[in-house]
Amino acid sequence: KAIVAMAKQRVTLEVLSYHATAPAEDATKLKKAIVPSAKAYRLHDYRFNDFSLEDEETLKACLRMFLDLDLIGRFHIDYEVLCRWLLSVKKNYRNVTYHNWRHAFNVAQMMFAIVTGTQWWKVLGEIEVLSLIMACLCHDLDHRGTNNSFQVKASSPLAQLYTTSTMERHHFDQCLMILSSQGCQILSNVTSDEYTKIIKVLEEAILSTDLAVYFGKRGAFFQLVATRSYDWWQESHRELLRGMMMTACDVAAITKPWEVQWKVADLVANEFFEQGDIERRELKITPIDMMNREKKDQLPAMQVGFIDSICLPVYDAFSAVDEKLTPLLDGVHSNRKSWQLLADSY
Ligand SMILES: CCCOc1ccc(S(=O)(=O)N2CCN(C)CC2)cc1-c1nc(CC)cc(=O)[nH]1
Ligand SMILES: [Zn+2]
Repeated sequence: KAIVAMAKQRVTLEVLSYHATAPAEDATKLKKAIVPSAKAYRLHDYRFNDFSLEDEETLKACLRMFLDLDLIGRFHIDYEVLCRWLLSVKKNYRNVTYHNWRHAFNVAQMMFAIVTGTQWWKVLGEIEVLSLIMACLCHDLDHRGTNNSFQVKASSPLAQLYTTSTMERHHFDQCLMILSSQGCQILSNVTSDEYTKIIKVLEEAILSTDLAVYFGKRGAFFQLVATRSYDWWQESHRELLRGMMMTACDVAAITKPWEVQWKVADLVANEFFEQGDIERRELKITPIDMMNREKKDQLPAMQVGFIDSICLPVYDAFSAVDEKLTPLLDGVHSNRKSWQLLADSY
């Protein structure tokens, strides 16, 4: 009986993973495409935005990041498999207002810009750099546009599967499913030790995008930075740094020029309001202010609160660790002024 059940489960997984992967012909087409330079795509720019890029261009920009970080050569990644992996990752993002492929792509670009701008790729090493870029692209896979507390309130299957960091554990699970799917196994040529390390860093990095995890760990990181007692050759310090880098990249829209920040905040707000509408209509509960479209006028003040409580501390610490990251901190200060002006004008 158990054997039959396991066989059925295996078939289900294979069927699911078949539908999760992109068509082989799409990968064959992408593989033939000419990939512009990082300079042409402005991938090293902290002020980057994806607004002008077509979907195909975002995929070619990802190929450029893998190429320039020398990940394809170092890990013997089959180029067509990488194309199919990227297409499949993109396919497994839903068409939600904010937590879609474009968000994941922007987070990965910021990681690329930080790792190259600070030369931290030398400290982190190739395995951690590969894992961080993969983690950024996969960190919100299959997001439904609703947050962790909604999963519990709606008693969604995911809340029964994962009681803490519910969405983040699902994103990691989706990442593993794609990595083990036909034609998407970009890690098929690494050693078993490398594979184990990559999966460990991937899980830590994706889970660290849960703001609750960030709040739990940031104290220790800020302490290291304030006392200048960090030793990046110590694994526990590296793990802290990697987690903070994921948060810094995940909320990086707050550092962007005002036109970009305003547009992205509008997407975030509308996704939150859509969740609030579902909570009101289907769960018969009044949503929190952040998700209540009737409290829209409080948005600027909430952004100032978001900046002070979540964003400034991490970019403060990062610019203390490496002055090359000061442009990010400056961007947050500038947006804080703009949000404060709007908050005062109501
Ligand atoms: C833009 C619409 C309003 O957006 C917000 C409102 C409030 C807060 S909050 O820091 O007070 N806080 C966060 C933790 N929650 C548990 C309680 C509420 C954050 C945001 C916000 N979040 C993101 C990350 C997705 C991006 C962004 O731009 N803004
Ligand atoms: Zn995210």
